[in-house]
Amino acid sequence: MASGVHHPPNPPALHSFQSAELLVESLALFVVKAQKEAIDRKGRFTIALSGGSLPKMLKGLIDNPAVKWDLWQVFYADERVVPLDDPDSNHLLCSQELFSKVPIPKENIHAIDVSLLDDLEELSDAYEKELIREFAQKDAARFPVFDLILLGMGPDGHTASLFPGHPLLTEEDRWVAYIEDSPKPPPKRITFTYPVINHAARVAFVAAGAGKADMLSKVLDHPEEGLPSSRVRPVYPGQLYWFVDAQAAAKLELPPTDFKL
Ligand SMILES: O=C(O)[C@H](O)[C@@H](O)[C@H](O)[C@H](O)COP(=O)(O)O
Repeated sequence: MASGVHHPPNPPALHSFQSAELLVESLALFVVKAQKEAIDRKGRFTIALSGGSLPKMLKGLIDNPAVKWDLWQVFYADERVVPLDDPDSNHLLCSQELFSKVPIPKENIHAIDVSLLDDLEELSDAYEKELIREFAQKDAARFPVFDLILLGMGPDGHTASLFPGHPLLTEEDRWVAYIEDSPKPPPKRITFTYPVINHAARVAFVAAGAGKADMLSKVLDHPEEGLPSSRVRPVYPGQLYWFVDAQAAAKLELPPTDFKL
């Protein structure tokens, strides 16, 4: 992939839908298109997921014959440091909402190593090594280039486990970092850093509901405030997308762009 050093980032593509149902349908088409492009090019699809409402929003992928589950390699953009059967686990949530309902091979889903739950540093290093195994040599880059990273936005503008004012916002080297003091429980988490998120080929936020309207307007209309979600700006030629419903978009100044595949 070409270096983005001399090229400004692409402007975000904002796709707003009249209903959450239309958003779900369009998101599935979008993911399938990203999958097809990746598989046509290199025979596999690397994707990272988040928790919150996102896994449910991916239900358009269930019973979808266009999805080549055996060619997916799934990572978590952030994960709570809890056992995989704990109700706080993003892996559990994604399994309940999606993976238990589709024919994806278990070994294609990269969960945290639960033998390391007591040592955050070791745990995040191990997850970073898991990424290196998947990406090193193959994409031959200083940072992994995910085909797609899917994110949510919290009420304080956080994304993944990158929270406002946290020192992790300026991490430049690590691929995976840990935090012990998340303002939102549970306190212990690991998270992709910005260099990983911002080297992806595509990053898509998914945000629905009136509760997102004020924060969405801050994040998109006032990026200069530097909220964690505003700092997601994939380097060229990476592309940032926002998939939102009309309620979430209600207070935006930025006009939406047409959703065309
Ligand atoms: O870190 C967490 O504790 C949450 O998982 C959080 O990051 C969530 O993804 C966002 O708050 C968006 O949540 P919704 O998608 O549910 O609005």
